[in-house]
Amino acid sequence: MTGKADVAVIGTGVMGRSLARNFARHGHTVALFDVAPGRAAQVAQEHSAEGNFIPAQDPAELAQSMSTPRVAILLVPAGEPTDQAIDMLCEVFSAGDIIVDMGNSFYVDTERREKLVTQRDLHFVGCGISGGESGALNGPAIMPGGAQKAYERLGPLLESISAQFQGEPCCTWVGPGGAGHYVKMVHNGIEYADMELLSEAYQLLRYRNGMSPKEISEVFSRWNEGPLHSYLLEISADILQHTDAKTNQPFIDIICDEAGQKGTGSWTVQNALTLGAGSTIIAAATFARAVSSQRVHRDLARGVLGEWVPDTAPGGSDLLDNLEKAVYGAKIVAYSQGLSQIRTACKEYGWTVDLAKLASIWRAGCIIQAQLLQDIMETYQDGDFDTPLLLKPAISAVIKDALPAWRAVVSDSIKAGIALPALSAGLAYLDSLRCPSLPTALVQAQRDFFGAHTYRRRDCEGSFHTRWENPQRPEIALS
Ligand SMILES: NC(=O)C1=CN([C@@H]2O[C@H](COP(=O)(O)OP(=O)(O)OC[C@H]3O[C@@H](n4cnc5c(N)ncnc54)[C@H](OP(=O)(O)O)[C@@H]3O)[C@@H](O)[C@H]2O)C=CC1
Ligand SMILES: O=C(CO)[C@H](O)[C@H](O)COP(=O)(O)O
Repeated sequence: MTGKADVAVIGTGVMGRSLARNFARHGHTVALFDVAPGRAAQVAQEHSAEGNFIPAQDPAELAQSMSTPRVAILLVPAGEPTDQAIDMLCEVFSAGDIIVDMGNSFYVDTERREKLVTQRDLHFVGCGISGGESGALNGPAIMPGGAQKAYERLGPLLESISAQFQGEPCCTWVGPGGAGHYVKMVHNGIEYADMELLSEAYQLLRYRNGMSPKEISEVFSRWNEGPLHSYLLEISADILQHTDAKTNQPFIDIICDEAGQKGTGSWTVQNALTLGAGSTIIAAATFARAVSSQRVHRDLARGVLGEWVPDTAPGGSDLLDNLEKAVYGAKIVAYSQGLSQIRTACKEYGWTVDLAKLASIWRAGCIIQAQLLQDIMETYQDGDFDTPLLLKPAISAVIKDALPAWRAVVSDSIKAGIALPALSAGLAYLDSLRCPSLPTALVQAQRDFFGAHTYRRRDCEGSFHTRWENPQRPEIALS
C-alpha cells in the first residue's frame, strides 16, 4: 500500500464497512478505525480486492495515514460513542481538518458538538445518510449540514459515492448547524409513517379480507407498478413472499411483532410537539411501535377484555381499490406533515432548507425513495414552501379523490375491530383541517373556566376572560 488516505471511516459496523467499500470502489483510499481491536484490519483484508484501505490500530496512526486537510466520517452509534470518537479525533487532527458525523445523531447534540469542535479550529459537519447497508455500499442519499465552507471540500467526495437519480447526485448541502441531522430525523419520521401504513394495509388484507401473505405480496407488487411505487413497498412484497426455512410457515407469522426504534422517530414527534407542528401520522406510527412493544399490557388486555376476534368479510376488488387509494392519500399526508415540520423548523432555527432540492435527493438511495418524491420535487419548484404539500393544486386533487375510499376503509376497519392507527390519524387530520368549528372552542372555554387562560372571540379582536364564578358571567376584555 502506498500513498495517504483521502478519507477515513470511523466505525466499521453495518454502515461504516459498506460506506468504506463504496469509497474504495470509487477510487478513494480509505483509512479505517474501529474501537473493536482488529475489526478495521479485518474489513480491509476481506475487501482488499475492491480498492485501497489503510486500517489503523490507534488514533495517531489513523491521523498519520491521511492526506490533509483530513476528512473523517463517523459511523458509530449515536450518543456517547459519537462524543468519544469526536474527542479521539480532536486529539490527533489539526486545524482545517473535517469531522463528519453520519450517525443518526440528535440535531441538538450536533449543534453542541459543532461549537466544541470549531473552537479547536476543526470543522464539524452533522450529516444524515440513508439507504441502510446496501445504500451505503451502492449509493446512499446524503444530507450534510454544518458550515457551507466545509461542503466545498466535502461535496465532491460525498457526491462521488452518493446515489444518482437521472445523473444528479442524491447529496446536497442542506443548511448550517444541525440542519442535516434535522432533515434526516424527519426523513426517518416519514419512514416510520410509510412503514406503518403498509403494515396496516397488510393487516387489513390479512384479517378483514382473509388473504394469505403470498396473496398480499402479489397485491403489493401490483400496487408497486402504480403511483405507490417505492422501495418500502417493494421490500414489503418481498418479505411477504418469504417462507421460514425452519417451520415452513410464512416468515411474517414467525417474526415477533414488537417493533424496535432507535430514537429518530420519537425525536421527530417530540420536536413536532415543541414546534406545534401537526405531524399526526408520524406520531401515530411511532406510538404504534411503542404499543406493539407493551407485551405485558397486551397479554393482560386479551385476558381482561377478551380475545381479539376480527370480523373477516372478504371485500373483493372494492376493498383493494379503496385501500390502495387510502394508503396513497395517507402517504401524501405523511410526507406533507414531515415537510411542513421541516419548514416550521427552518423558521424557528433560522435555516432555509430548499424542499424541492430535498425531495430531489430523496428520490434514490434512501429508505423512503418513492415515485411520489418526483411529484413533490416538481410541486415545490414553485418556491412556495409555506403552503402545505397536500394543499397544492395537483396534490390536493389526489387527496380529494382518495377521501371517500379512505373513509370507507377506516370506517369498515373500525367496525371489524382492526386497528389502523396511522390511516385513522391521517383521515382525522384532514377532517380537522377542513372543519370550520373545531371542538377546541370548548377546550378554550374549559381553560378559561378553570385557569383564567383567556380566549378570543369570533366576532371581534382582542383577548377575553369570563368570570365563571360570578352567576352573572361578566366578560372582561383584556386587550
Ligand atoms: N443501520 C442502518 O441502516 C443505518 C444506521 N445509521 C446510523 O449509523 C451509525 C452506525 O450504525 P451501524 O453501522 O448500523 O452500527 P453498528 O453497531 O453496526 O456499527 C458501529 C460500529 O462503530 C464501532 N464503535 C463504537 N464506538 C466507537 C468509537 N468510539 N470509535 C470507533 N468505533 C466505534 C462499533 O464497535 P462495537 O460494536 O464494538 O461497539 C461498531 O463496530 C448509527 O448512528 C446509526 O444510527 C444511519 C443510517 C442507516
Ligand atoms: O436511519 C435508518 C434508516 O433510514 C436506520 O435504519 C435506523 O436505524 C432506522 O430507525 P429505527 O431503528 O428507529 O427503525
